[in-house]
Amino acid sequence: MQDDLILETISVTKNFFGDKSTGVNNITIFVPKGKITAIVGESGSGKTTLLNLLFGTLQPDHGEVFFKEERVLSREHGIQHAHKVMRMVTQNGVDMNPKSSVWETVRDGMPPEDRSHEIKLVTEALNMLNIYPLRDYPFGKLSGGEKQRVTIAKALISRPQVLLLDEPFNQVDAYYREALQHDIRQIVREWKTTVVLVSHDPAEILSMADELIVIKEGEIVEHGPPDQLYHSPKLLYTSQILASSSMLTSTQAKVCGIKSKRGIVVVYAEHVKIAAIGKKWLIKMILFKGFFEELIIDNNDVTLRVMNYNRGKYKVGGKVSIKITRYFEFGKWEN
Ligand SMILES: Nc1ncnc2c1ncn2[C@@H]1O[C@H](COP(=O)(O)OP(=O)(O)OP(=O)(O)O)[C@@H](O)[C@H]1O
Repeated sequence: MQDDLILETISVTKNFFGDKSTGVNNITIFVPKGKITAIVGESGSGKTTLLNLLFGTLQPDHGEVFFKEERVLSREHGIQHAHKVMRMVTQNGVDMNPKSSVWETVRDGMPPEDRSHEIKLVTEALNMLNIYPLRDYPFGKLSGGEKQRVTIAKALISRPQVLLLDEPFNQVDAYYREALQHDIRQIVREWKTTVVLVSHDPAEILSMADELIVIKEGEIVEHGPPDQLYHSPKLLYTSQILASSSMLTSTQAKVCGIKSKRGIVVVYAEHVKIAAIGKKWLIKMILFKGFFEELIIDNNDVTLRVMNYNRGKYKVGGKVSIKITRYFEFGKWEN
């Protein structure tokens, strides 16, 4: 394995009950050391299965998993070095004792040799995740978002070499979500931790990940840096996962002034510019998105999403004209 890689799967397959439409098939991935790799894909595409194979909670039917040079078997075959230096944070923290306090829960994540530094290390971890004031609360009494933060603190206190995160922020409210994303990035930079992240949130994936792996029906269909996949998706599937967009048939594209030979045209909301108040496009809906808004506009044949930073300028029922600055074409059957 190359020095800059830490985890690798070679042609790994894991199906459930012998059914090839479940789990993952023939997956080869390379996880770079000290970076954030995000696994993205629609629900049921095999993301969690892949994470479990990396973590050793599942044994592949075929193929191999490597941590550095070490071939890793699942945990049921015995705990290996790789298992000791990896931590996984799942969506619900089900393996926590509901009666343990937040302090005890996080402390239990510490390796025995660090126990003499308990006060310093637990305080540091609780502060990092903004949960110090909750230190005496029982885990079971916390909200979903608080539980997620405690689970992450418990995973981080051992300074793992690899942190596997399965939808780690889905219950954290917007304010803490951003703070947490920032903190995780900081930890990756300072501690050189490797993170493998599963997420449904395009904003999260694009802002956090250094590398993306796109998975569909248990297979890898595309991979690369987020900006490359976002700006030049090879597949319709990837464009739909990463961006707020409108998908048009070639007939609908023609209405927008786009001649398409391939069959399907995808227009990102950010590539539709409102040129002027006009007649053709009716504003059907305005979705508040914080510092910007998304307009849903319609001209009877086509509905488009438009990103608008001029908040408050347009009203539902008003009419505008538009300019499409960029679009992507896909063949009908490629996905
Ligand atoms: N333990 C299991 N037993 C049977 N089938 C399973 C098991 N785990 C996963 N599967 C099936 O394998 C496929 C992939 O599941 P997986 O949980 O890996 O998908 P996912 O991409 O993580 O989905 P989601 O985004 O909804 O969490 C699904 O069809 C799922 O039903």
